[in-house]
Amino acid sequence: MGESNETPEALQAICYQRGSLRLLDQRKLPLESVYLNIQDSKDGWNAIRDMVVRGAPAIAIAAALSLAVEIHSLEFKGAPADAADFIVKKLEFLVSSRPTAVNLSDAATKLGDLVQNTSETTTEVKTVFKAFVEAAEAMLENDVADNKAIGSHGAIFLRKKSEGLDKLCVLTHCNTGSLATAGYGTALGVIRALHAGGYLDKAFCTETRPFNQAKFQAIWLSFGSRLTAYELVHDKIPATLVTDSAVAALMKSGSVNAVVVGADRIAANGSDTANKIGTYSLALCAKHHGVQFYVAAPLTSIDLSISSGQQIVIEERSPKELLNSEGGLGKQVAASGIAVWNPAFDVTPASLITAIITEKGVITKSGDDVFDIKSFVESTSKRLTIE
Ligand SMILES: CSC[C@H]1O[C@H](OP(=O)(O)O)[C@H](O)[C@@H]1O
Repeated sequence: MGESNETPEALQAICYQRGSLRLLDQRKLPLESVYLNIQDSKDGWNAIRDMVVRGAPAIAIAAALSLAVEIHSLEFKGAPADAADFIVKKLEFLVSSRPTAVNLSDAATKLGDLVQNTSETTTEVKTVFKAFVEAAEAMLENDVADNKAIGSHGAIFLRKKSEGLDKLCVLTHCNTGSLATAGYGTALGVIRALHAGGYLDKAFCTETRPFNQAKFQAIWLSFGSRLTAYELVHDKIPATLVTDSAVAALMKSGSVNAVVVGADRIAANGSDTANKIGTYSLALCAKHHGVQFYVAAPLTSIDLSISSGQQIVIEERSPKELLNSEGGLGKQVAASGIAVWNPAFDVTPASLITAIITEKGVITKSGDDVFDIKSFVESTSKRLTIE
């Protein structure tokens, strides 16, 4: 995948038109805005694994579109059923790029079912391929609308829960904005919606160590400081960057009214949510200081196939991300021989979560300390909007 010299609208992680996909290389932000040309699913796999593109929704969309580009001009020899099998195998390959976020495997399952069903109703391979490409494109188109709905539901709910406060100070972790989705963002979408309504005093964003995807400069940067700060400055949203280890002191000072984070996988029991490493400690701090703690995520982040967080595979990334500078690409900065434990995610129980904000409304807890996720998901098809 080569570099592309065109630079479209900033904050656009995914640039797609039928037959062409370019991904913003987020490892080089904020100092450089470079797009990589993605020719096929192998390029897509590499871009996800190397975190050129990251963020649960963006990963799923980028993977699907990388395969859409691959089959756009493919001369496929075989029957429709062979074409469907070809696509399913490519989707399985793409799912292997990163294990924790469920959005990619959820999309792969739905797209695989679609092409297999289509193959049973046509004699034309191109019909199977067309169905896949259109479904992949719909993922890109629908994501922004879903995120704006998350933002709106979240802003309304946080205001209701914060009566007496004209404006809120909201802390977020990692990057859940336009750079983690097709646009606008999930948790950062809630912050955008509060700001747009005049209800945000300021946002706090954590550095979100240790993954420092710096661009070959000596400064140590990470998702929060590099991506979320970049988005907040770009949107002129009042914001303050803090180290992950400053959060407890910040909450103790009374400066934080609420925390809103994203999710990579929400277990069906509604009590376990996987998100970027450090989320669990944020939730513990929030509980101790009586700060509201929200998870904002689309329904595609909910995994009804697992009953608890123990079944969530937590990605462990290279020790070099801690041992070396510049996201592991630079020189050694830690003592040789030291062991490293570098999980990219952790799991937060429902007992520490105030509510889960989705595009279909806000999931609140019943009497006990879990969310009735299954009933909410089953009922959302009937409900237009709730909060
Ligand atoms: C809307 S992004 C959700 C989620 O994905 C991020 O992980 P990564 O940047 O490693 O892909 C982070 O956990 C966000 O909260």
